Amino acid sequence: MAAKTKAQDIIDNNAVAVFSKSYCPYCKATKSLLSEMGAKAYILELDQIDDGAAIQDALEEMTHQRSVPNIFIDKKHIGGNSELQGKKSQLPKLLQEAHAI
Ligand SMILES: N[C@@H](CCC(=O)N[C@@H](CS)C(=O)NCC(=O)O)C(=O)O
Repeated sequence: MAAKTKAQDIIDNNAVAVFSKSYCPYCKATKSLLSEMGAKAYILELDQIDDGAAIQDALEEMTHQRSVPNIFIDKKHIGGNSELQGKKSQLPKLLQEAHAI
């Protein structure tokens, strides 16, 4: 599957999608926050898959964001870890509406 199609498919079929890298501290903070909130999230570790670089390129094209984590809730682009942490107070509502909790 082409990288862009694969990324879009993951975004479309998961309440929360996080494109991550396993060693990235910002990604760890995002995964911890989502886990603390009890959110069901699809996590793709781009450094652990063959097409990770192609997916990162596709995400950049789609969101104008190259960094990870690249986070989507209810198919909407949230941004990176800073943006997610900045939305902490709105997260329970956002996650409920997305049926992630
Ligand atoms: N402000 C960003 C910082 C994210 C960041 O710097 N991520 C690094 C990895 S730790 C990154 O994407 N580096 C470029 C790359 O891995 O291609 C956030 O809060 O998500």
